[in-house]
Amino acid sequence: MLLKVLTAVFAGVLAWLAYFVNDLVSKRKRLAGLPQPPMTNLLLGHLEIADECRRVFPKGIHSHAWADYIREKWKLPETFYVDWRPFGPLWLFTADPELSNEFFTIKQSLPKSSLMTGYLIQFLGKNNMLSIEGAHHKSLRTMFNPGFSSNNIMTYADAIVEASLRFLDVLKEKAKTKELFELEEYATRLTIDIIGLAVFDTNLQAQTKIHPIIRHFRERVLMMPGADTPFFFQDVQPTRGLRLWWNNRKLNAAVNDELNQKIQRRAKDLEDDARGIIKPKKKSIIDLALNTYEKEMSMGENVKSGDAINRITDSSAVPPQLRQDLIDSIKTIFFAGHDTTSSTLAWCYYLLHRHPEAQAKLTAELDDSFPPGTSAAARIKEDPYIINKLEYTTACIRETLRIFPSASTIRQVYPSAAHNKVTDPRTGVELDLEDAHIWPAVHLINRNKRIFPQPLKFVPERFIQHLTPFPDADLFKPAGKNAFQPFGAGPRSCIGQELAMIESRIVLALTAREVDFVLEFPGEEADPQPEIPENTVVELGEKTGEGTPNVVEGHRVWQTLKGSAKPAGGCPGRVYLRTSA
Ligand code: HEM
Repeated sequence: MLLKVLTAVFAGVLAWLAYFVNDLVSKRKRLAGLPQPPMTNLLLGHLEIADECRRVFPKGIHSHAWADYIREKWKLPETFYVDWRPFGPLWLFTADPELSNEFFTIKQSLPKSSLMTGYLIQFLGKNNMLSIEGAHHKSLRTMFNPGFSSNNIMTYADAIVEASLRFLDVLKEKAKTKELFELEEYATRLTIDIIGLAVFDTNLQAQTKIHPIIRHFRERVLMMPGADTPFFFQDVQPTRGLRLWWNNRKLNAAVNDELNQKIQRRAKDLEDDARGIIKPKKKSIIDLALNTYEKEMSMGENVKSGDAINRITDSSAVPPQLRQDLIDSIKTIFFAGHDTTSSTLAWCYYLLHRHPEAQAKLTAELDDSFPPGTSAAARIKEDPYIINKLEYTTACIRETLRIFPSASTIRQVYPSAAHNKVTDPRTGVELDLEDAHIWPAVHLINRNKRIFPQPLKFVPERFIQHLTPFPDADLFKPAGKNAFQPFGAGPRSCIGQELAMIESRIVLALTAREVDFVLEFPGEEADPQPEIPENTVVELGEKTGEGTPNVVEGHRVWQTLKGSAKPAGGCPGRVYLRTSA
């Protein structure tokens, strides 16, 4: 009897295996002739390539860096497949922003990939703006858009100036003590301060203490599956679910607490308004989101025109669905907004030190707008729009975002979709989207030489048409329209991009002339400046077999994925006062 059962089980397993292998091989055959690196074994797919990338790149590097290596090494066109099934996804990478804009993100905006949404829902909750789709996303976006408008963010310029000055004090203190520290950590505290001001109109004092929201968030990041391990089986932890659940309770409670305090302050403001007490125009993102919500409700079916808008003046009056939307949105805004901007700032200081010629031009521009002996802080408070005139400073930030992008989107065609094929207008090849996770990786697009010649070089002028050394680049042609998209593109583009750019400009305007950040990893020589290679194939190919490499694209500090793409090691170093400061 036992033998019969075992034989039946064995036969079942064999039949399943045969079906599985046959299905996998026929799926791979369907992609035959489409652009992809060579596949020596239909069963293994491109796993050999994953193994090569794992060996040649430093451990923990963000896998978006692999895509450009693969494209260069196998001389692939701008859009290509990499098949890691069954241990990973079938990728469709594209370095072509036009194709992406047409079919994936702007003209047609495909749903987010389950690879992203699975992670984000676990991390931020099911109502998070980054992963929800359809009407729910539209209504959240409508609710939050007013708070993120450029005009509204500008009303926060004085508070951003104050936060930046506190950050400058921190850096000056570090310069005094000559301490070796992680720049990203302090830049993150600054950006949290700024988000707290914009979202709640409150000073979270993140630069001097750890707010509970941030403490729980940090614990949560560490509990999440390591996004730097491309295959699920590399990071299995049986108690993770329970720990995440417990942490979520604490995180939600901390967010809820701030939200309730904000609603009480808002109730007082509404009361003052009603009594005609004039206040400054500043409105927090939550104020404006609630205004939009109340307005929409006042236009509901059962409401007669002329009825007064029903205001939420007590936290107990927040409907449960609205509360959940607000909590998950606040978590999303904190998550999406703090370390993306802080990493960008950290890299910008690092790159400016490595490129004294760029630093000199930036200093000249700042001296011009804020002559030495005058107070840049006072001038920005008086006329915040002055920072929009900082052309070179803006170009430095954009060039930093080009070389070290912090985020990008991944899309997917669901099995129910009517169309799962698109023709690549550049090559005429019909691309099969079924099963594919479509990754218009910003990192890859930003290394497309047609648009960004000499892509590994830091050349801020490339973004200024009258100064660019690459006037023939596609960036300035119709083909390059919307080619630079560090904030994504289309209806799912970054809601916080104005805030990110405005705060980065203000922070640099107030600090870049004062301090010089020099990269230094503990126990290593300070200020490593490896040669910038032509590409990673040249750079890493030469190093294969010499132990773990620790330099990528000529940078000792490379990108690792911890929620977003962050500087490995936290961008450690020391800060020095500039001689003129
Ligand atoms: C340098 C800084 C930043 C970069 C590079 C960046 C990048 C991005 C990118 C690429 C996306 C699209 C993601 C996708 O399609 O899956 C995105 C979405 C988003 N970002 Fe940012 N971001 C930055 C700063 C901010 C800030 C400061 C905030 C808010 C305070 C923010 C909030 C969001 C939100 C809520 C979304 C989701 C929008 C939606 O799906 O409707 N980001 N960001």
